[in-house]
Amino acid sequence: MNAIECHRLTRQFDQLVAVADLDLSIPASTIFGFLGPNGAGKTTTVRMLCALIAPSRGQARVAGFDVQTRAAAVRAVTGILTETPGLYDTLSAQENLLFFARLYGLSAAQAAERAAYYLRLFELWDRRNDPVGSFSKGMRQKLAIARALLHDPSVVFLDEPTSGLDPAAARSVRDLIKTLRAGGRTIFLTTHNLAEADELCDLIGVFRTRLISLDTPANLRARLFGNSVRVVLAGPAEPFIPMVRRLPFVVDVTAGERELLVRLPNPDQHNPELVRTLVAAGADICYLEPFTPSLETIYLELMQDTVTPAA
Ligand SMILES: Nc1ncnc2c1ncn2[C@@H]1O[C@H](COP(=O)(O)OP(=O)(O)OP(=O)(O)O)[C@@H](O)[C@H]1O
Repeated sequence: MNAIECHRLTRQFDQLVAVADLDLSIPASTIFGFLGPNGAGKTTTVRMLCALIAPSRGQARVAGFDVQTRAAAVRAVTGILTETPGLYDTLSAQENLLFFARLYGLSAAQAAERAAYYLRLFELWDRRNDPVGSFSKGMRQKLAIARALLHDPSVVFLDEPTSGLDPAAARSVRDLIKTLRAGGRTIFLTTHNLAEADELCDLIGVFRTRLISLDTPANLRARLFGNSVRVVLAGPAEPFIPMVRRLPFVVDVTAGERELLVRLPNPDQHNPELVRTLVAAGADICYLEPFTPSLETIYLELMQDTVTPAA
């Protein structure tokens, strides 16, 4: 069973279509990265999947439960970290967790046990009696994630979980996300941090009102860039474009100031001739390397051809 399954999921706010015909299948124990520009409809999607707002059309099932007909069950199996987690500043860390655990319907004993478990896991145990108002941003974020996990949800929605955290705190949150997956949970990660998505995600959805692409990071790279090599030259690269383009095996070539990015089907077979051709034409080659585009490069490439949908 897929942890998340959507079919033509759509949400409209008056005339504005925020999410259009979203089809999505996310297996359990997956970290899914949901990428898209501001206003793309990511939060609206998450709110529908957590049964917080109703779809205008289409269906979605989370952990097997329909978000419209089984909204209470969906809320019981989902945990959500929003951009503005409402923690109570005047309550201590432990009091906050105990309060929310009781809201989730846990018994007093269960609440105490879970709160203690997460306070220890997030290294907040020593500060458990301090008011949350005195916490740093990283400590608050960890507490907010703990709050989202108290009722042991199988699907966890995290909106920008490491935003504003220092590198060490961000690392511990990323490690925690991997631990959650190892424990069989499905993580739906909304982020603008593409390096983070690249590191964590098994599956990436690029979204702007509609789903533009859904694939593993490796497949996205291969699909958009295939086998590419980067040739770094001592001087300007532009003059060499025409002759490289004429080589029969070259699929595509682009130039930076001092580098050529050449897409070809088989680098092992074709690189020697590429190098011979460039040297014969007078190019001073500093080095040549396989080109592995960053997720940021891929994302920008995918976004390039999409236009902002009309309101
Ligand atoms: N309750 C609402 N009423 C009217 N319009 C809304 C409502 N919620 C969201 N929208 C609109 O829907 C569109 C998508 O918003 P949404 O918050 O889902 O985007 P997002 O991808 O989460 O953006 P960001 O990355 O900036 O958080 C926006 O144009 C927004 O103004």
